[in-house]
Amino acid sequence: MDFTTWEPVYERILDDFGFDRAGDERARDALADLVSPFDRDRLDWADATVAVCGAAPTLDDELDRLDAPDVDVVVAASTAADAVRAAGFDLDLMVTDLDKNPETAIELTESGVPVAAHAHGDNLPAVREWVPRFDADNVLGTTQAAPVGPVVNWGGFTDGDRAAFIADELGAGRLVFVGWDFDDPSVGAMKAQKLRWAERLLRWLERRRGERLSVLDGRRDGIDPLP
Ligand SMILES: Nc1ncnc2c1ncn2[C@@H]1O[C@H](COP(=O)(O)OP(=O)(O)OP(=O)(O)O)[C@@H](O)[C@H]1O
Ligand SMILES: Nc1nc2c(c(=O)[nH]1)N=C(CO)CN2
Repeated sequence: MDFTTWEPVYERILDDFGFDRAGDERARDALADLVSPFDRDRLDWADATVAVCGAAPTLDDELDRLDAPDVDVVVAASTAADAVRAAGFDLDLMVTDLDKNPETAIELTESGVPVAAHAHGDNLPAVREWVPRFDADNVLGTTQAAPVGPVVNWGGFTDGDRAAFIADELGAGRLVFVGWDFDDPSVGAMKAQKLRWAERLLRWLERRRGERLSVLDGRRDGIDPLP
């Protein structure tokens, strides 16, 4: 997805949360100084079935779905990466805004697994603290503001939906979702609001892809559509 398509949606997100665009841009610029261009041809996911792992409490019980023979690529958002690895599955990409398990991201980059590290207005200290500790060859810098230099914006807001947008950008043929619960009663108000946006963004993504994402089955009528 290009920024022109993303920007009107981004503006609605900023408005809904009261986030400051200039803060996102400052964090993006700091990240741009710390990362190098990522060779996207390393992630040749054309026509692949990509499993996008979220960190809902249901994740552990669903991990056996990664054994399905048609799953070609496994992407994990934030702490989902730990559960996937603990269950013995290989990861192809971790997507994170560095707020929970940055040590996992260090280990992954050091072992050659790429990490999409996201900068936004509320994680600038984490960007400065952790990104320099990653193996620079294996970091894809991401922003939700306009892309600059080596930092890309392929769409997405929470780590999990951003993982799906990244897979889409890389040509994934099919997206399957493991460890997602939009109605998780254990989350606080801010996380619930973020999950509503994740759901909305995935609905937008499925319409653009012409795909029915089963994670949205039974929910579509209640989702406020994006353009
Ligand atoms: N019930 C759920 N609780 C938490 N995350 C969920 C849930 N369902 C899906 N997800 C997805 O899993 C991702 C990883 O969640 P986790 O709580 O580990 O990370 P996080 O760093 O707090 O995520 P974010 O910063 O994007 O809010 C979320 O970004 C979200 O997209
Ligand atoms: N400015 C800002 N941007 C974000 C934030 C956040 O808390 N602040 N959280 C995100 C996913 O949790 C993604 N983007």
